[in-house]
Amino acid sequence: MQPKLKTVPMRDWNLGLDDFVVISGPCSAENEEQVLNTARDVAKSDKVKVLRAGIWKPRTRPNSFEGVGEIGLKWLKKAKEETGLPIAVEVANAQHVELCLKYDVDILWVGARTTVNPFSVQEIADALKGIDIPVMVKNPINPDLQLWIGALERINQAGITKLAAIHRGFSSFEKGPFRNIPKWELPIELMRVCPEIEIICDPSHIAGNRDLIPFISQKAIDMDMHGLMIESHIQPKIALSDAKQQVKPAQLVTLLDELTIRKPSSQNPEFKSLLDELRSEIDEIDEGIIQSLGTRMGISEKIGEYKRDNDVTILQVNRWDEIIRNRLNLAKALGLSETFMNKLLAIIHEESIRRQTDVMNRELAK
Ligand SMILES: O=C(O)C(=O)C[C@]1(C(=O)O)C=C[C@@H](O)C=C1
Repeated sequence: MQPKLKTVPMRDWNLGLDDFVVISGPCSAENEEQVLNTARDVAKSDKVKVLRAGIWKPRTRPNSFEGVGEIGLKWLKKAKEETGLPIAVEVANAQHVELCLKYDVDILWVGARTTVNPFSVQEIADALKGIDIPVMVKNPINPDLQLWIGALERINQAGITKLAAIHRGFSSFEKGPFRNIPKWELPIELMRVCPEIEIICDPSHIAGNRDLIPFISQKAIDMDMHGLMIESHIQPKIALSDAKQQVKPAQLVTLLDELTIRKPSSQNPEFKSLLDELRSEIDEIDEGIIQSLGTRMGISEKIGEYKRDNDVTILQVNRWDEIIRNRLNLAKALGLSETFMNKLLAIIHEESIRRQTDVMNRELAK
């Protein structure tokens, strides 16, 4: 079922936001001075439009810093009054929503550990009924697009139309350069099935370390995302949570200045006609690829019939190994990446095996 969300773009949230929004501030509010000083410094960049801070922190293990609670909202309110920046806070239950409303929080967000639980999301949605406040929903920690869409739908069905999504990456056992693997294909698919939802990227949580933040931020822009949420702290080294991924406000300013802002299209007629030409070439090539794949699968079925009639196994590992080595050599000569080619060959083989399994089963059913 194609989801249908009724949303208002961020530029119409009456918070002075544009089509591209930068949100910044500490991972956690720790004390009044830290909140105010960070807010003052990030406000110096005219690119930062919203101040964020964690008030309640969901932590993996008990006995670690779990946020300062209600008092942090007082500090944030003060920072808002002083800098004029709207404030954004994560909520995980109905009581959090109630307290945020009491302190005039401007934007709420649902965190990744909450999005995974429909009971919690529904509790938040119920607490929001009849209230006009913008809400952002982070992706669930596991790469489950339906769960992400489901959470957006629950909030939307409570009457919240000032709605956006946040891409913060996905938890994985694999050790790689990222704290949370980006899996860009998920937000891309969200854009495809819910074009009405704007997506902000959270490079801090994807990276897990400040050095990778510029790279991910640029990638998010190139993926046509609508903003960035980047954690900043006046003294990241002594931060009580996520010390490695926070940047100093001054670093944030440089980072933002160095990003190339790109737009989804261009009015340049030369660009447009060249793009049309190249796109029609791609259309033709894709048609050829699909036709060849259709022919290949037909041959695979025929092989399946011979195998069936001669009681031969579907999987022929030696032949498959020979194909991989041979195709990878060709791909390399053509400048195609090994990872791409391995993935492509694997899904072709999988489909070929599925088709031959069907052929075998058809015979069994007779
Ligand atoms: O060569 C075969 O025996 C096939 O069935 C074809 C094919 C393929 O799709 O290329 C499929 C399954 C085998 O594991 C090896 C190769």
